[in-house]
Amino acid sequence: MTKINQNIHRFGEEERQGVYRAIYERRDIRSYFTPTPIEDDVLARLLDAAHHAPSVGMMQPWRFILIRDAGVRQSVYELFQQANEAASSIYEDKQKALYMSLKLAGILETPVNLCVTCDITSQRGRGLGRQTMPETAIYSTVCAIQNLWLAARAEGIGVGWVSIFEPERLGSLLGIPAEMVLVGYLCIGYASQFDAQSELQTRGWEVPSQLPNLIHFDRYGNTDEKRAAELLSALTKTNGFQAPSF
Ligand SMILES: Cc1cc2c(cc1C)N(C[C@H](O)[C@H](O)[C@H](O)COP(=O)(O)O)c1[nH]c(=O)[nH]c(=O)c1N2
Repeated sequence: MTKINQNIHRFGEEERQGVYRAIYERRDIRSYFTPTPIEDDVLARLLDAAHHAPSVGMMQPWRFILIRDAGVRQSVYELFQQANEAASSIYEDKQKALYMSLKLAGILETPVNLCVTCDITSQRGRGLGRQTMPETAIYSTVCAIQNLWLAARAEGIGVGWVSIFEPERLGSLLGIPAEMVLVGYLCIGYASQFDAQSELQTRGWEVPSQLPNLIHFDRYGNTDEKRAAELLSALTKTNGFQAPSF
């Protein structure tokens, strides 16, 4: 019997660690943007990384609106402020004060904003994989965003995803046709710092959940913290990179 070398397609050690490093050290950046312009070749790499995402039936439904114009960004910022004011109204007392003190967008500070939309009307892929789950078009677009986010981290560029908008108002401001889905609004710029943990954790807004509690064995509901912890105990050994504790 021929013995298959299971490591034959594995990346070299440094490359492999680079992939995990991008994953673990990616952050949602809000406070650390610098105004340094992003060179066209770097921006091209980020967009092309997004364009290499998996997509249902090879639909590639992502459409990008690249926004650099200061006037457009100012109008977007005003929509954010209005939505953020409304969002804060569900919180009270200390929680409201904390919410109001959070920095939740870098629309004006970043040299590039990118609105990522999904053309759910596209016939590309001829419906493969989408007949019972049409929402997979949107999932594909999110995969593109994640690709861009990780590539940006490798380039030293921060990305902040802003979803505090009334989508219809943002859509009409940016001329997005009604049949398209607005998926994400990204603020993109070189970052002066990438923290070891999420800013929301540092600011006391939320704590990360523990992976062992999120693994179900064979059927939903069948969690087994001990078994999951055992499985994950090899984590640092196998990826060769010191993962954060969640
Ligand atoms: C779909 C979606 C939408 C948003 C976000 C993310 C995603 C995936 N995040 C960023 C979010 O707060 C952040 O990812 C978590 O706090 C975890 O932090 P790190 O990304 O690990 O730094 C985010 N952050 C923010 O400041 N304002 C926002 O409107 C949003 N919206």
